[in-house]
Amino acid sequence: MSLTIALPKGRLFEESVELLLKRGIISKPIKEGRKLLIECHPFKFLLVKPADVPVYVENGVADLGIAGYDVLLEREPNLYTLLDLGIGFCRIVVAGREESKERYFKETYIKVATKYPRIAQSFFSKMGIKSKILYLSGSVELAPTIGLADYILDIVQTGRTLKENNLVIIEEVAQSTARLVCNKASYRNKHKQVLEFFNKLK
Ligand SMILES: Nc1ncnc2c1ncn2[C@@H]1O[C@H](COP(=O)(O)OP(=O)(O)OP(=O)(O)O)[C@@H](O)[C@H]1O
Ligand SMILES: O=P(O)(O)OC[C@H]1O[C@H](OP(=O)(O)OP(=O)(O)O)[C@H](O)[C@@H]1O
Repeated sequence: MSLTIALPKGRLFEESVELLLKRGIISKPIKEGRKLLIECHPFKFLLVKPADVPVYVENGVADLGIAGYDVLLEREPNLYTLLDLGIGFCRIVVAGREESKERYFKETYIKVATKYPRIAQSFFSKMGIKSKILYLSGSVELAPTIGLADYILDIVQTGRTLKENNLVIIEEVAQSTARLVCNKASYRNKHKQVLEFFNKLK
């Protein structure tokens, strides 16, 4: 029985392929192009949007997948997380303009722009802060500058995007790395293959 694996296109793709090569799971590189289903015996790789990896795995069209912890926190999919792969490190933070930094800790109601509405909702409700969450699918750092929101909740890696938009980190929400995730039925039905894959990657 072969395994189908959902790989995130974009930022995590190269690091994921490098890891698979380094651990001897594949013997030649997979290229990110327009071909979205790549057969590489005994594996089939699906090249998908990073945020969609859990959808493929949860629904069983992929047995395994590589997904950022940020995506797993946001989607809370019904699957197993088998391994922290230690790649794709970034931080999920609340950021804002320097002059809002002090005010933030006294706020009782804030407007927050984010690509992660569920993480934001749950974070601010735990902090006891009432929030209006504005969902954006990108360029989130623009929001405080133009007055769409007071703060943002987003990912920071190098800090360059924040800096170039005159924003500073106010608070860290979580740290994120990529994880190996597994469909629950595949974990039972293809246990031997899944375990073999897991042992090579670990
Ligand atoms: N600087 C970073 N910005 C965003 N994600 C990062 C960064 N560094 C690591 N990551 C990780 O890489 C994953 C994929 O990021 P990527 O930017 O490729 O996808 P995306 O934000 O869904 O982009 P798009 O919507 O353009 O496909 C994230 O979910 C996160 O886990
Ligand atoms: O700290 P940095 O290294 O600057 O990286 C952080 C930026 O990268 C991501 O955006 P992405 O490049 O995915 O673009 P987007 O705004 O279209 O989501 C993230 O949402 C930040 O905007």
